[in-house]
Amino acid sequence: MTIHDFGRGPYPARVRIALAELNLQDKVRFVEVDLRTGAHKRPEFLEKNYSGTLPVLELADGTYLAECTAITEYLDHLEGRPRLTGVSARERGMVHMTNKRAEIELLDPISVYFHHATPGLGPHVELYQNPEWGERMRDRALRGARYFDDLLSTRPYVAGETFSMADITVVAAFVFADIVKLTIPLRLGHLHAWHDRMLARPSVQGWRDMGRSTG
Ligand SMILES: N[C@@H](CCC(=O)N[C@@H](CS(=O)(=O)O)C(=O)NCC(=O)O)C(=O)O
Repeated sequence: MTIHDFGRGPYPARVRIALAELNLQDKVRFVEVDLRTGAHKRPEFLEKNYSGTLPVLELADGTYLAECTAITEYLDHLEGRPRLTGVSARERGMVHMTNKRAEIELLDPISVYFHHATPGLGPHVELYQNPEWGERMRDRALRGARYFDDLLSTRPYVAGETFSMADITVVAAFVFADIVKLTIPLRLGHLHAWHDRMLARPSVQGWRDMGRSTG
């Protein structure tokens, strides 16, 4: 399998962490797509992913899978025993609800803030910016952080009793928050305690180095 990604990106981090959690990192090779040049918006890349975003998983049969959640679902079911997306119907429902909420209430708003209220990837990529909208999304992300802090006051992981794809998505939100220098308020003690536990996971410690040739 081939992963087209930007090695330091928050969304690519979601798939890289999932690969490490599933011990699949040796089954993939990485092809770097430099967002800063706008390569992801050129026709030859849009053929891989209509949405022009990273990462994209390319299968041996030529199939292109985009969208971090879809890629994680695929990887999690490769060996027939899912560990990141839930097993029972209830677990799967909880993981997907929490993962989607992590996207729409936290990670995606931070991304919108990056693209609209900061220089983002530069004027050659950010063809339209609305700083007010970006600021509103930053505020939405801060409300989302409070939501997850409250959630984590009653459970060890965001979707329940076990680590899941949804935790990975919230970790990616912290990665993006760091990039845009958005402070997650320290008073959100449950969220920060959870994040400290996530940072202790080898998959979270090592995602940036994945795919780097050791030779
Ligand atoms: N919904 C998509 C979003 C992916 C996404 O936004 N990826 C970023 C990569 S990174 O910023 O996290 O490195 C991107 O392609 N951004 C480029 C752009 O939006 O122009 C997913 O879940 O895969």
